[in-house]
Parts: sequence; structure tokens; C-alpha cells
Amino acid sequence: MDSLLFPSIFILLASFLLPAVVKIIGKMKTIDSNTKLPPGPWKLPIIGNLHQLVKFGSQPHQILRDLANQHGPLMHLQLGELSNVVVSSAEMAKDVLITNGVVFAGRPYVAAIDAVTYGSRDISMAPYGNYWRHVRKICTVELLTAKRVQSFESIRQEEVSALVKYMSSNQGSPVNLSQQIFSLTYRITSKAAFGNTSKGHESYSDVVDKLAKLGSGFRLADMYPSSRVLQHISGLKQEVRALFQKSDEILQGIINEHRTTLETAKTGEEEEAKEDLVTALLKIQQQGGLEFPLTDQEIKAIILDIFAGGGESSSTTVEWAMSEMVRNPRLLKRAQNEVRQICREKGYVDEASIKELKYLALVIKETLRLHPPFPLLLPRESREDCEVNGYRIPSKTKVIINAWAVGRDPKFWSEAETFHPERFSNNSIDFKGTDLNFIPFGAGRRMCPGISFALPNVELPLAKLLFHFDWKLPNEMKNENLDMTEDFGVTMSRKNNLILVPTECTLV
Ligand code: HEM
Repeated sequence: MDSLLFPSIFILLASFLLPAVVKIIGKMKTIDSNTKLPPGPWKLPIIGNLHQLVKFGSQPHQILRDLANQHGPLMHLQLGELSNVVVSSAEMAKDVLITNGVVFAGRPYVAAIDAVTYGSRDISMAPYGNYWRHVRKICTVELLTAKRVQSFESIRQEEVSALVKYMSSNQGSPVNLSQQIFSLTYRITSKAAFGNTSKGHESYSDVVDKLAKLGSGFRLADMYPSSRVLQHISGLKQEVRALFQKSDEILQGIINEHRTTLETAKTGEEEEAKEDLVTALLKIQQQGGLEFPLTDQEIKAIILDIFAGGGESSSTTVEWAMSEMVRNPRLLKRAQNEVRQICREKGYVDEASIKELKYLALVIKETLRLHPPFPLLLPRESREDCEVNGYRIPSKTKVIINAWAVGRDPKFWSEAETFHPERFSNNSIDFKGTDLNFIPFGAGRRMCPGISFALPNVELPLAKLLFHFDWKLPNEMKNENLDMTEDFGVTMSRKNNLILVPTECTLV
């Protein structure tokens, strides 16, 4: 989104790009001549509504919510040459994601993402159709099964225990919890995907992070996909190519290494349950007989998805949950009491005990409601003309679903802006895709398939941090003064790192 902060630069650029501008006007005329598009704010020639997305100090999801408050929960925006519809209520989300789910199961084409996913051969960007169905099935039926996710518990335990050790040795001093949690989640994902032996773990998380930032789809060049000059000036192509080469090199090295190990090793049933994701994919490849061949390219694309989807999204949830609890010591105490009571006898936290942590589950839900890691769900694209709520949405319209606005809609949520985990205690509202008022993982056909992999990466670190330590802000800062500013990047993380002082709890 950074480049959108410089309207004068892009107006200047856009006016220089005459050939592209002519094309753009042609396209805009076609769309604007349609009188039944959803309502939206006034549009300027060439840039459409881009200028309305630039508001100092506000993030895109906040700006879109404010615009929706004026123009309605189904709103049309012209962003550069792209026609967009923004969905900001549960009713409209239901119409789009469920009632017309097949029409809106597409993903818009973003050149940068297409380039790094080997031509959209991953799950999240694959066009809706047989290939997408095939790779999604591999993901849900082979890779992220309950059994396999459970088999990674020892990895999670080992890594979170190392974090606890780090906190113990730094107790009494300020620690950068954001950074620690971020690298913890990448380490867990790396070990689950690549196993213990592969090199390149650290460097890969770095590459994925940079790639995910480039693929936001909100860069100026993404808004004018037909402008070759803009693509060139932005430097995006070159940057993507360099990162892609690096990512490809690391992943291919890991695949080769795994292939050699697989050829020489004799694997039994027991070992199979513990195999990492690359090994699992290579075995599927070797078995063959698939509707679509699973080449190394597809394996690399799927692994990239797991890192991009599963890394920062989990760590940012831990970060926000800790921030909200530290800001409200009553909630922190209640969550600590619960975990200490349930795990005191054992003396440690394991995943079997986590099932009993009912209050922690409420805290996590409330965190995902107020701070969904993807405030704007991965964009959808209409695959054909469709009517929603009496308005026509033409084929190829990009659909932005503002899950952040839906989760804070005061028409459904009382005291919507307040962190109040108890709101989930006497109802069955869940994030599994049936309650459209609460969609941090999306809903419908393209809903996140990684929930079961993500949750233990959130629950175990939180439970252990609460079990072992008391927490306070540094420099005698008052809890209620903790800065909660959001940052819109790969995910909606905290703008400023969460710095806390741990004190080891001697009671446990
Ligand atoms: C707290 C953690 C996570 C959150 C909040 C989250 C959220 C989301 C959201 C909002 C979408 C788009 C859904 C839609 O279009 O309706 C999505 C898609 C996806 N997520 Fe997650 N995710 C998380 C963790 C994970 C993990 C751990 C993985 C993999 C191990 C993963 C893999 C994917 C994939 C592959 C897709 C694309 C699905 C498709 O297009 O068919 N996610 N996720």
C-alpha cells in the first residue's frame, strides 16, 4: 500500500503514460456505462477512487469501512483500471461467498503473484476449477490432516520450550515479544515442512516475507496491469524475479535433498506419521496416478502457500492476544489462572490440556474478531456477470471482503470495539465459515484450509507464556497506555513491536 501514499507521484506517472491511459479510459467507459453497479464514491478520470484510499494515518481496511458507512455494504470502487466491489456486512458476505459462491470463487490475476507461484499452480491463487480442486484436496486430505498436524506437536513443544527458556534467561528485562513470536512460528513451519535436516530454513522465511509483501496486489503497478511502462518503472518485475529465483533455489535444494533421503531410507508406518510436508508431497508424486501430475513446480508452489499463509498470520494473532490481555490485567489474570489451575499438577502445558482451556479459546476468538490477520480476505473475482442485492456485478470484477469491518459491525456486535472475550461464552458463534458475522478465515469454497494447522501454533505459545510468566510493560508504563496501532502489511500486525517484561512465575 506504500505507493498509494504518494498521490502526486502516481498522478504524474499516470499522465505520462499516454498509451496506457487511452486503454484505461476505454475500459472505464465500458464499466461506467453500466447504471446498475453498486453505489460508490465519486470517481476521477484515470485514477478512479485511488485518491480516496489515501488518508494519512489510516489503513486501507479502515478507509474502506468509513467509505462503506457512507455508500453501503456493497460498494463499487474504481482503483486505477480495475473495477472493484467492496463487501462490508455479513449479509453481503453471505450473498457473495455462499449464495453466489461459485461465481465468486475466482481469484484476480496479479502478475507478481502469478510469477512466484509458477503460474498460479499453488492453492490460493489457482483459478477456480479442476486443478484448484485437485491441489486443495491434496492439502486437506494428505497434508493438513488432524493426524499429521498432531504429529507435529513435538516440533511445537520443542520450539515453544526454547522460547520459554529465552524468556527465563531474560526475565526482568524488556523482551521483543513480537520478534520472538514471529521467528518461533517460522521455525515451527520450517520444521513441519522441511524436517530437521534441511539447510536454508532461516533464509527461506526471509524470502517468503518479502515475496508476500510484493504480492499484496495494492501496489500502483497492480492497479494498472496493462501499463507496461508502469510495470517497468515500478521495478516490481525485477524485484519479483530476483526473489523468485532465490525462493526457487532454496526450495529445489530442499526437494533434492529430500528425494535423495527418500530413495535411500526405508520408511515404516511409524515414521510416516512423522514425515515432513515435503516428504509427504514427494511420496504423492512418486505414487503417480493423479489427475494432474504433481511436478516439483507444484510442490514448490504448495510449500510457498503454506509459508505465506501460515507464518505471520499465526504469530500476529499471538501478538494481538498478548497485547489485549496486557492492556487489560483482569483478562490476563483470568487466562493465567485457568492455565495454571489446569496444568499445575502436570507442571507443564501440553496440547491435551489445551482442549480444557475454555477461556483461552474465547480470548483467541475475540482476538481474531478484532484483529483478523487478513482484514481484507484474499481478493475474489467474479467469474461471470452476477446480481447481488439488486446490483449487477460484471464478470472479472475484483471483490474485496472487509472481514475487519464485518467483525466490528455495531449492528451485530454490542460494544463492537471493545475486547470482551466473554461475548463468545454463551453462544456457538465460530470462525468455521457458517457465521458470516465472523470470518477471519473466510467462508465458502475458498475458505482457509489451514485452520487446524494454525490453531496449535497460536494456542501452545499463548498457553505456555501465560503458564510460566507474569507480564508487564517496560518503564512503569500504564497498561491502558499500550499503543495498539495497526499496520497493514502482509498481515495486519502491530505497528510497533510488543515489548514486555516477563517475570517467571514461581507458583507453578
Ligand atoms: C491464523 C491463521 C490464519 C488465518 C487467519 C488465515 C486466513 C485465511 C483467509 C482469510 C483466507 C482466504 C479465505 C477466502 O478467500 O475466503 C485463507 C486462505 C488460505 N489459507 Fe489461511 N489463514 C491462516 C493460516 C493458514 C495456514 C497455517 C495455512 C497452511 C498451512 C493456510 C493456508 C491457506 C491457503 C492454502 C489458502 C487458500 C485457499 C484457497 O484459495 O482455496 N492458512 N486463509
